[in-house]
Amino acid sequence: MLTEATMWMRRRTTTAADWPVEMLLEAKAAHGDGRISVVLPARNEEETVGAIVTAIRRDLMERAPLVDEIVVIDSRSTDRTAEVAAAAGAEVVHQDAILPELPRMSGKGEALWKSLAATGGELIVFVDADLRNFSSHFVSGLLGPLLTDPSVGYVKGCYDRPLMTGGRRVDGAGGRVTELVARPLINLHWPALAGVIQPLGGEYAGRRSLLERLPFVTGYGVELGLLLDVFAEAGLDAIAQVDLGDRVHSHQSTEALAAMSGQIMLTAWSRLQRHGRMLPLEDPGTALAWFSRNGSGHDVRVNDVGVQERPPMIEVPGYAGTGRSLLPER
Ligand SMILES: O=c1ccn([C@@H]2O[C@H](COP(=O)(O)OP(=O)(O)O[C@H]3O[C@H](CO)[C@@H](O)[C@H](O)[C@H]3O)[C@@H](O)[C@H]2O)c(=O)[nH]1
Ligand SMILES: O=C(O)[C@H](O)COP(=O)(O)O
Repeated sequence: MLTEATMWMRRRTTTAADWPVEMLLEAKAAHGDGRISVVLPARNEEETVGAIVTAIRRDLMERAPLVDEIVVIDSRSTDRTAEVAAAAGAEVVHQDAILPELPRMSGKGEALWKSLAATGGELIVFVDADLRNFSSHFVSGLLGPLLTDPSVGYVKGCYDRPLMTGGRRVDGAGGRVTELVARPLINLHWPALAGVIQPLGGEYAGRRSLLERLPFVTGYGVELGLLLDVFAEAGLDAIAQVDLGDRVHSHQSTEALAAMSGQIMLTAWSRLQRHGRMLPLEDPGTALAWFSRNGSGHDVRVNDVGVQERPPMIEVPGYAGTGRSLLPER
């Protein structure tokens, strides 16, 4: 592999076991007890969100005062996600209740961007709400490099990703968009980032002071956009990764993953252009056709995979380094 990426991996990769909670409590106290927020974006995750919130509350709030708040951003769920998360002890905020005066946008990236305006932590940890094997070392592991090294601004989790299919576990077969789209794009265009093992992983953490200066792609391009923008804004060494072991999540349909791939490609395209790595002759299309067999012919459904984006939160009027003041009365 490429030298810069290999050297970065050696310098900046640790494992969750390197960061025992007692060590992190000491580091947190030594740095003036800056607050820590955990954010779960959740759209119809009633099956899994409760266990994740319970584990974080029990291990990292009650047994050890590492985390200061857990906020579930309810991303227009139509199931009991909000009730289950609240019963487990999270603060639940509906995506549309945050900055309600802004035009509505959809997607995971929108939920994450809005979370900056609904939390008070100086460090923010994002965790997907569909994890089926969550353990609190996901959160403590991601906090390790941030609490102990001021030059680190952004920490990605990495893990093994099995594919669960028909009740069977196929090791190494999960993360299909990651392996077939995102990592090839990164290797070809941003080789310095080739050592980031899970660029699309939903478990990562960052300093508010960095995240609030970055635009957020509103859909599934958010992870790639943030990674590329952190790299452009803060440099390779501001990024670290922590091995969290094994990650099992709910798989989406192939059609949904195709749409996700379209968003990932358009996000890469936008950064190639913005960061001066490509001079486009024309804009890319945003329509993705999906075919399904119908008798002797095919039905076609067209998905719009165009990406929208929110500006850096620091530019939003009323935001003053913490989002709490922007929330409606609770
Ligand atoms: O409109 C949405 C869609 C999703 N989610 C939540 O976001 C998380 C991840 O979404 P999911 O649909 O499960 O994505 P994955 O298929 O798991 O996709 C992977 O790849 C995506 C693209 O980088 C990342 O956003 C994901 O975190 C990563 O797990 C889950 O908690 C969802 O409930 C929202 O909050 N709002
Ligand atoms: O991160 C990814 O590549 C997508 O979420 C797809 O993951 P899966 O192949 O494990 O469903």
